[in-house]
Amino acid sequence: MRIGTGFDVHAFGPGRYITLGNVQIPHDFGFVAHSDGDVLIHAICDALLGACALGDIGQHFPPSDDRWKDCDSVVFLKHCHQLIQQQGYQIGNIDCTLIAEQPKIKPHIQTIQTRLADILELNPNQVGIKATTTEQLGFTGRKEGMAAQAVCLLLKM
Ligand SMILES: Nc1ccn([C@@H]2O[C@H](COP(=O)(O)O)[C@@H](O)[C@H]2O)c(=O)n1
Ligand SMILES: C[C@@]1(CO)OP(=O)(O)OP(=O)(O)OC[C@H]1O
Repeated sequence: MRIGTGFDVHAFGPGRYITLGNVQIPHDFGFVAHSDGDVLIHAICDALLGACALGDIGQHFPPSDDRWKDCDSVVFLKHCHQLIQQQGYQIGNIDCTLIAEQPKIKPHIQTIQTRLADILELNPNQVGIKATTTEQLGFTGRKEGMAAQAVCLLLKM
């Protein structure tokens, strides 16, 4: 059994939607990022990699590499999933927290849960997605960006 944690932040910038867990959510801003900026998937990738001591997403997909420019973060997630399977592990469960004042995540949680479960070939009840504000404190409170935390438990296959 292995446990991993991941954390990521992206700033808001010009745009009309953000992508979270491969779901496009309408917003007054987009994410500033090299890839599609899917902060939730990036945190999950780091949790999976961390659980197997395989480094972090930036080591596997360097922002200096043009191949990952505007890349769909599902590419990163599938690769990280394959790596942990090659180490002999499967996902027991994932639990995530999105930290932002805006946009409201609750209406999209079920869609995100189902999408991530499909991508990772899990039951939706193995993918916890939660959201919280920081009570208007800090960069998330000032609506400058969003943070995501993820924890995963891996089980030996
Ligand atoms: N961006 C967000 C932040 C929070 N929520 C939901 O609002 C509820 C209350 O949040 P607190 O900051 O008071 O913990 C909570 O149930 C969150 O799910 C949201 O939808 N989007
Ligand atoms: C995902 C990568 C891909 O180049 O870039 P960004 O989209 O900027 O996201 P970040 O969370 O900074 O992770 C680093 C990179 O691996």
